[in-house]
Amino acid sequence: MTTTSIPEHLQIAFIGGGNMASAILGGLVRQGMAPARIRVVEPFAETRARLQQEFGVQVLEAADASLGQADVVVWAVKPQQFEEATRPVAPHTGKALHLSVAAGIPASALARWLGTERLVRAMPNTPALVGQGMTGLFAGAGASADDRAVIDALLAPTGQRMWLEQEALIDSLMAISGSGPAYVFYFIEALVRGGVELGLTAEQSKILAAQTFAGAAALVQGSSDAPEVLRQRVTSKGGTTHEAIVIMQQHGVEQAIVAAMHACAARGRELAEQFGG
Ligand SMILES: NC(=O)C1=CN([C@@H]2O[C@H](COP(=O)(O)OP(=O)(O)OC[C@H]3O[C@@H](n4cnc5c(N)ncnc54)[C@H](O)[C@@H]3O)[C@@H](O)[C@H]2O)C=CC1
Ligand SMILES: O=C(O)[C@@H]1CCC=N1
Repeated sequence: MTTTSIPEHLQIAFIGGGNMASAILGGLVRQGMAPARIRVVEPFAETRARLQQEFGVQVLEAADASLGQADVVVWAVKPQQFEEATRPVAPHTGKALHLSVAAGIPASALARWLGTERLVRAMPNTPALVGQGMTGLFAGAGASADDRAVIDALLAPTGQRMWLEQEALIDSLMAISGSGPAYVFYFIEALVRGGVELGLTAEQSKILAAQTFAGAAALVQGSSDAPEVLRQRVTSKGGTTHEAIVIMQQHGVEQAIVAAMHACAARGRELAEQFGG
């Protein structure tokens, strides 16, 4: 889908002002959206003060009738807080388009709590904080093509988007890109530990590891060759990389990653069942 611009007078309300909300609204403000068009409901005074200071958005301690002015409501609370958070908000936002970033809350539960099917489920990731995010999206039955275009435009400053036509695939996507940054950080932590054991400083190791991830990812994105081919190109016959890969294979690293992804997606399905999906 092509990215259209955000309608000029669009008003947005965020429910929850934590990491994900900051990533999305920070991108919008940096892109030039007037902060006065953004309201954030956030119960923690410290977080409200930070949002106001950093982005100049309007902050509310609790939902009130002013939320009725919002064309789009972005739900960025924890899954366990979600249903309770909808109670004071839903009476004001019947006409709005809703965007939920909560993991494991199915569209059916959102529709039940919000009283509308005009909604989109998103699965973002934390690199959205630096405009390098990857967000999966699934549109509810009441969301129009225009609604999808608005959501696409709102999320464009956070990075790339991928629309899925089957809701179940949101859990599969989460197992790669939603939770994936944690796998990458885990890998980097291990590289830093190994670097220190080999005599580098932790700082040197971190720089080397992060740039290696960024460079290798850029090669995958910029090349028509499969990752396997790119790997073979690094792995000289009788050379050093071969020794490293053999140890990873002996330790079942690939199997462990795939098993971890299955556990991640299964937890998403478990949460969905808990919320009546
Ligand atoms: N952190 C991540 O990597 C990802 C998170 N998500 C989803 O994003 C959602 C938010 O996650 P984070 O931003 O990381 O959490 P967070 O804890 O940073 O932010 C949640 C915010 O909601 C506020 N809050 C709590 N109860 C509220 C209520 N009744 N009304 C309004 N605000 C309320 C909290 O004070 C907090 O500031 C979660 O549902 C999570 O599943 C999705 C993809 C990736
Ligand atoms: O761990 C979680 O539940 C959330 C969803 C994807 C990333 N973080």
